[in-house]
Amino acid sequence: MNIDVTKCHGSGNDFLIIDEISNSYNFSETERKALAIALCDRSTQLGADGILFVMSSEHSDAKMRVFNADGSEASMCGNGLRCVARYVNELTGKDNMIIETMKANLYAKKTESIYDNIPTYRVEISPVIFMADKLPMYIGKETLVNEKIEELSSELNFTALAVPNPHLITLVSPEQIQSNEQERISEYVNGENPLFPDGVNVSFVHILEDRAIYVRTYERGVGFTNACGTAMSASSLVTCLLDINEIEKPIDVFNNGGKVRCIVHQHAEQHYTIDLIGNATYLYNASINVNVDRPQEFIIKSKHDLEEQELYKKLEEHSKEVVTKVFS
Ligand SMILES: N[C@@H](CCC[C@H](N)C(=O)O)C(=O)O
Repeated sequence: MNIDVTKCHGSGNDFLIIDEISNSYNFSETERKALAIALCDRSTQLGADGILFVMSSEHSDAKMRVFNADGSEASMCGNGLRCVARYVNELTGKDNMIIETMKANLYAKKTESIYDNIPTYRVEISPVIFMADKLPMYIGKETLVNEKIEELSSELNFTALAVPNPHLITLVSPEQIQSNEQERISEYVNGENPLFPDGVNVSFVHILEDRAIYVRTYERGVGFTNACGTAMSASSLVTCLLDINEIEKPIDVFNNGGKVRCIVHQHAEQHYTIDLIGNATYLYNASINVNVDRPQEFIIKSKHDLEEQELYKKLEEHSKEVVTKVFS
């Protein structure tokens, strides 16, 4: 069969969008998983951190399903939701949208550019859950805010939360980011282990200045990515919980692929949502021929590169300058 894909990224976290609204592909669940593993493989001519399936929704403007590069399905993806918001915005002409995700219907909006004229979208990250059993995380505590997990590290303090995909966040020094601690911990919690049976996204966060942080994330089902939208949102919230930043005030979040802006809202005690604001950049459109029983043998029939990455590179360079200063 022929499948059309659009390659896009949010802060260099890249995805293949497959539009199931305009095309009737009718994939089975096994096929979705196999497609994710085959098309996201970086040794092929495509390669990505995940696939975003854009589907019709009974009650929202569209539905997003996210598959990681290893074929696992995630309940949410922040950078991916911005890419889907752009796709749905251009498909329907609506600037304000509701996108159905696995666990919530989320607000998304086309918004003013975060840098130059880069296409920018604001998406809601919600619900935020602190109950350990919901991640799931089994460490003998109901919640974990800035505390040690001795099995992982005798030095670092962690906060665990789901937004609603699971995150483990720790505030660190530049030296700790440059060490191999993040990789060691991430590989442990994302392998066979008794603490996080479903794995967890692990972020190392460094405070740059007032309302500016740097976040690096090892993503469950992928590995290190340039950026993870839900992780940057969860990290911004953690800095507010720890009185480093304030709710309702924009926080610039630098990452290895660029920069986003997060605004944390508090609606009641323990009830938070986060706005994630950042680019949604298209790289190319391609048409591929795939036998869904052997998707790894896919052939690219046509590929049309788009120009907009040139503009995005300015934001990438600006972010690199800031990050290099801190880590050199
Ligand atoms: N890159 C995403 C998160 C994708 C899912 C994650 N790897 C998981 O399994 O929870 C983002 O931008 O949030």
